[in-house]
Amino acid sequence: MTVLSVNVNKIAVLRNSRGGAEPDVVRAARACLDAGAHGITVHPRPDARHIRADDVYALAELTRAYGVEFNIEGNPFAPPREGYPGLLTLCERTRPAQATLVPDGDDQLTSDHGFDFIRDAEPLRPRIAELRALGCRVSVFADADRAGIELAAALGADRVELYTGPYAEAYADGRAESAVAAFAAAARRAQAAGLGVNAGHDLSQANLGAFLRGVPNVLEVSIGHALIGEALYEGLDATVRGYLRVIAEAA
Ligand SMILES: CC(=O)[C@@H](O)[C@H](O)COP(=O)(O)O
Ligand SMILES: NCC(=O)COP(=O)(O)O
Repeated sequence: MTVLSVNVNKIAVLRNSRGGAEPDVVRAARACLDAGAHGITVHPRPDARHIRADDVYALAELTRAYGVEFNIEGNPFAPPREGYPGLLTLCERTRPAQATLVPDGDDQLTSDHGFDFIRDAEPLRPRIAELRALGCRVSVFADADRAGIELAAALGADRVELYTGPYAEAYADGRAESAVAAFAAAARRAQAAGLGVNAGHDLSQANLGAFLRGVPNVLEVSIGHALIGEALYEGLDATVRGYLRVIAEAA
């Protein structure tokens, strides 16, 4: 069954908009875990616009106490700066179960593409090895429509995370069927190379079921933006349970 990791970035966005400590990221994460979420994801950005290093440390403790997966996402090439020690240092300090490498830049509003495993191979290889030596499973963000997804295996990655932004757009435009077919083909190519397959970005209660029914053996979905938005209406507990129902019904 697919694992649900809740991305709590958006709770930090709300908190940071006024300074102070509310809403409390750790309390929100605890509510998600109490509702049955299997893990917590964060994607701290170098500009600290939402999740900050101290949130990462606190959530590492929480997930350890619950015995669930902690997934830290980020660009392994972004240099440290004031308030952001860098992805590898965060992973060294907190030893998350999974590190997800994403090629995001400072100028990006959000993640909007995966790695080019042909161009990025040589710089990625040592970063992946370092993270694996820390005991992290390593997943790398990947576009379904780009050639070479299977090369991530030769770089030492354990998994790919399929960037599902284009799927979410296709679903909204009534083109879900052809989009799912393309993602399913990419997943099969990755799996044939020995990679596990995760998925994330703009997944929602509306579009998740069709994705999971069409794409084989998705091990994990990380969901934040839509989930936190839906929770404004329904509450975190009911919303997380809603996602878990969608996942169970698609299995
Ligand atoms: C890799 C990915 O798709 C998510 O981490 C997404 O980028 C969320 O990050 P933001 O909350 O900063 O948009
Ligand atoms: N890896 C994807 C993620 O963590 C959440 O993305 P989104 O649901 O906030 O778009």
